[in-house]
Amino acid sequence: MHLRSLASFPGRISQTLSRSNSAGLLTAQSTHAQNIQTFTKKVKHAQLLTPSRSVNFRSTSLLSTSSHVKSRSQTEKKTTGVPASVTKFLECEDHLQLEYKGAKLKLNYVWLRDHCRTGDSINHLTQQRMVDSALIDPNIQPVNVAIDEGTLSITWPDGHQSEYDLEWLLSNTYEGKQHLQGTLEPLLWNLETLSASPSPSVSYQDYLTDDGQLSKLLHNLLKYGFAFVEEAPVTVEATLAVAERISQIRETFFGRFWCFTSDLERHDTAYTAEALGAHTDTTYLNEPAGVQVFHKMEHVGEGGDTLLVDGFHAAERLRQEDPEGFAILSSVSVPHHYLEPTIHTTGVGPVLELEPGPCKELKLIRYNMHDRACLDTVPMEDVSRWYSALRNLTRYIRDPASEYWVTLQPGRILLTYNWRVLHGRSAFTGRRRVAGCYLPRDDVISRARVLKVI
Ligand SMILES: C[N+](C)(C)CCCC[C@H](N)C(=O)O
Ligand SMILES: O=C(O)CCC(=O)C(=O)O
Ligand SMILES: [Fe+2]
Repeated sequence: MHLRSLASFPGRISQTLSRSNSAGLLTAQSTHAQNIQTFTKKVKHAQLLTPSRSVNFRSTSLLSTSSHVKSRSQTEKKTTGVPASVTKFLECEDHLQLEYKGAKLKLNYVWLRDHCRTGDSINHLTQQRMVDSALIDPNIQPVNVAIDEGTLSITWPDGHQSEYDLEWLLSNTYEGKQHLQGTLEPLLWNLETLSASPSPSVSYQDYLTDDGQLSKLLHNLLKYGFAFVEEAPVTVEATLAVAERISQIRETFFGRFWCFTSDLERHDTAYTAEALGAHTDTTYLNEPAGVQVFHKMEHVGEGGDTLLVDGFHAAERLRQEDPEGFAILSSVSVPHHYLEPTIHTTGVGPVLELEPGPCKELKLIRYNMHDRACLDTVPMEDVSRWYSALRNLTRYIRDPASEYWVTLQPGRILLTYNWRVLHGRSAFTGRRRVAGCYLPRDDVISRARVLKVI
């Protein structure tokens, strides 16, 4: 597919959606004659078939029209048991519509059977699905639906009873998620917003002994995309202890742990005294490292300060100011590589990777000028548009207002969330050694979840 069409992809999605909405509406109106039987089988009301009803149906939500005899009577029956946050529900041909806390949930029947929460559908010890999703009747419909005390109950044709907590439905469905606020909202920062925030630091001893301080560190790491552990012993062991308090280490071909200097021990600019522009690490791995730990062990000389830039802040500026550029960078995969005589890895992915859900939040930024491989994933006609998008993103990344410079004194350990925050360094003179390691993203997030940080 060419970039021109890729670039307009999000636009096309919404166009297609709105087109198919209106087309869907027209279809609903024009093919009512054929649909009448199946449609009304559940809705049980012929008035819906008039075009004006159909429009009403769509624009004001099915759930509030007086035509829904079944749902209305159900709701009325349950007035005492139904919390105010539930309005009504409606059984449609292939799905159930349900309003809960302002969210309009649309629950496909196969999905509902597949997500039954009772003990014979899900193993409550392993939390693993016992239902064989592929064997559910594709035309399954409930024989009874009821809502009581915040629980949706469904009886299926084979007599199986399913139950779903409405709160659970809210946080586990496509439509429900659009209404949810995460417990931890990342603070997308530039230098100004960051200066107004408290320093995201914990102290080494407390961090190692107190789970509250570990939680605070994870909170900082996910809110700001970086965090500090202060007053640590200037040793490899202490640095490892900080890392392993969170999760196991993500070993790469750099080893499990490293302590590097400007000796070109490895074939990488990091192993020189040169300046490094803001970048993310391990773009040449298909799953880039989640967290990077830095501990400057010593520096006798000038320069070598650390640069941090919030990649998501820069990307959101791009989304606002150059939506087409954002669409290109988030849809076109590009390769990165690491090359040494005995190593040749290639990681491929878009510069801006988005979460797959409805909200299109940023998931990860891959940004490394040095490690990008030959751009062979873009046809010539689209190359200049890709570079233009990269230039615009780079302008925001390199905006001095985005740059947070820190001098890492020995004893001050820095953790960066490498999927979001870019790091760099100024050129330096003299002897300088930095120790550190990577952590896997999934395990860091797991730790944060278990500690209820997110
Ligand atoms: C961190 N450590 C010194 C081991 C390696 C640095 C690797 C640098 C590489 N260009 C990248 O961006 O991933
Ligand atoms: O030398 C530094 O401070 C950082 C170098 C770097 O980018 C890295 O180790 O990933
Ligand atoms: Fe790096």
